[in-house]
Amino acid sequence: MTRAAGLDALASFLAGSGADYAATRNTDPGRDDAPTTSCLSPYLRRRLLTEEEVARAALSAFGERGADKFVSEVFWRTYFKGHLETHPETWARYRAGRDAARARLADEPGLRRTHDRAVAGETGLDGFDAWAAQLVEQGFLHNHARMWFASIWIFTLRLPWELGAAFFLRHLLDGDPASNTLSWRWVAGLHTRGKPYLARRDNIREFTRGRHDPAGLNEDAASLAEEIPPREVPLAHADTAPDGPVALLLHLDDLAPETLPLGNARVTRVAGLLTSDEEASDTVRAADAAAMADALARAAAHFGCPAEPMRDGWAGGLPVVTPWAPVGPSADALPAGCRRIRRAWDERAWPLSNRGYSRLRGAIPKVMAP
Ligand SMILES: Cc1cc2nc3c(=O)[nH]c(=O)nc-3n(C[C@H](O)[C@H](O)[C@H](O)COP(=O)(O)OP(=O)(O)OC[C@H]3O[C@@H](n4cnc5c(N)ncnc54)[C@H](O)[C@@H]3O)c2cc1C
Repeated sequence: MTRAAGLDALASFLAGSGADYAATRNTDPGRDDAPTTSCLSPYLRRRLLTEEEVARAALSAFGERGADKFVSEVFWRTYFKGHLETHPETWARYRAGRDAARARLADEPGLRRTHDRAVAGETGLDGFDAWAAQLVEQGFLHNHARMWFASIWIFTLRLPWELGAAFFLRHLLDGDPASNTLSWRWVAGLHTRGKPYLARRDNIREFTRGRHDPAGLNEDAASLAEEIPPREVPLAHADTAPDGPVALLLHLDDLAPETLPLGNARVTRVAGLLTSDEEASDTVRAADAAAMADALARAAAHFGCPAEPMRDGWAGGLPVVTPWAPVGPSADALPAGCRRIRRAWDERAWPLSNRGYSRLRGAIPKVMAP
């Protein structure tokens, strides 16, 4: 998990499936066939690649019309980030709901059996079991498979959505508090209230090229509901980097130190704060550690200064600057007193992400303006 590997993946996508992205992206080719999508999400999740650079690369490869769908999908990631920043309660509620659902598992043997079969891929539901296995083995699922899986989990197996979101977060190499939590809520009909996503047998058959044809799906379920949606809060203000020497603290939400808006700050030392999700699998932790090691090596070369894992006293009394850490484990672990700087991309897009996606979608040219 390095920036170089991410750039290779981007180059393959631009030279290959990228040209047909709009037409083929909904097809899940399965684990053994060539992907129909970019598979860049593990790099974007850690900002080994930035949203801005992949969107601009697609624009220059395919032009405005040819890149439109891909750029719009990249902006879904930006949107979910901004939405969680303006509705942080969603993350707290998810975690409380997950813990409450786990308590139910202990008390309700039927629910526990269904849950255990679901995560072991032993439900007997065609497709679902293969996706559960693929998730655990590869740490990745195609977007459509994620939608089908989540929908079947919620509406056919009638399992608490928070447990499914936790299962994803444990194993996905791109596991992300915003995209994961809000996508599960979207499938459940909680994000776009009253509009659930229902997995349909014929749709699965078509977009898996006939590999899966599951019988017995609940295709007529009602949305989940909550009395009060998570509260909106104003987007917190970012800091600017001070002029002169600073210490730069990197974390897993932004590992592209070369392009941070540092103004006239001069980075003289760098440290890495490695905080994986508390429930992440060993595979995800290893990817996190490799990504951090790569970023520290690049930062040392770029700034010409030492770059090491964070330890006590590393900053030597200098002001500590850090890329903005959105809601999640890095933000929770940041030491007090850091100056948190935000990229122009987020600064422009997040204030437009507090409601539905269409507002941000319409503002994409503005966000991308040089
Ligand atoms: C239930 C569920 C859970 C999900 N959990 C996560 C998660 O934890 N982390 C995560 O990064 N994505 C998540 N997604 C979104 C999406 O499935 C993945 O981003 C996408 O499949 C990654 O594959 P790709 O890089 O080939 O995407 P591409 O289709 O090539 O898209 C390019 C990039 O755009 C962004 N993107 C594309 N589709 C979406 C989308 N629907 N929502 C948000 N961003 C998108 C991703 O950063 C992606 O890498 C989830 C979707 C669902 C339905």
